[in-house]
Amino acid sequence: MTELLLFDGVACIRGDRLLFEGLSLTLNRGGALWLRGPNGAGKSSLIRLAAGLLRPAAGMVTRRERTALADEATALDPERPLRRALDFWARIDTVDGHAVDRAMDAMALGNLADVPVSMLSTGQRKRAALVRVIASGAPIWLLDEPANGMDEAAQARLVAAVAAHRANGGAVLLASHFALGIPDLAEIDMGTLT
Ligand SMILES: Nc1ncnc2c1ncn2[C@@H]1O[C@H](COP(=O)(O)OP(=O)(O)OP(=O)(O)O)[C@@H](O)[C@H]1O
Repeated sequence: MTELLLFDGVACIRGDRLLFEGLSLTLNRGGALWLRGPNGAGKSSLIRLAAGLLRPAAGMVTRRERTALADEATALDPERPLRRALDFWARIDTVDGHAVDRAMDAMALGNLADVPVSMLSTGQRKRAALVRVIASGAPIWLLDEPANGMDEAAQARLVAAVAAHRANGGAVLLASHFALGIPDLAEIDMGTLT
């Protein structure tokens, strides 16, 4: 199946505010879609709809494969050393330690394996959240401001990881204020929807 994620006529209401309605989109294997727009436009809300964490007020969201979400919450146990915190998720995602090794290499975090998550810097924590996504093996990546706090080298690693994932048949939904230099990127300007 080429289409991994579909929105059909989706409306989103947060609080008592209609953020958007009648939104349809398709994310195919190998595809990447950039959600852009000003603060409060609804980028994170759309990501949460895609993850199944929010219900659409109207319309339908269809996920044909597993999703992995990286948002502002790292979702890694702050008390555990980084590697053990990642291994917790690897068990849930039923992937082996090699997947975690490879993902840690991809984000250059191998040398921080024994450092408690709470002691990681902002950028390191962002990279750790991406390791969790990369290692998960989920075909659909949902990335909400993944590069916030990342230095240039880390951003380049993120772009390379996205390219490798797409080349492997995965797809990426990205909410960001910047295109990050990701090639061949479809986009939705959320600022124009309401
Ligand atoms: N739990 C909530 N309850 C009520 N309103 C909410 C809730 N979460 C977000 N909102 C509102 O929904 C709107 C869209 O928020 P959202 O986080 O999706 O925007 P965004 O485009 O990701 O913004 P930013 O660029 O600042 O991250 C905002 O007006 C926000 O106040």
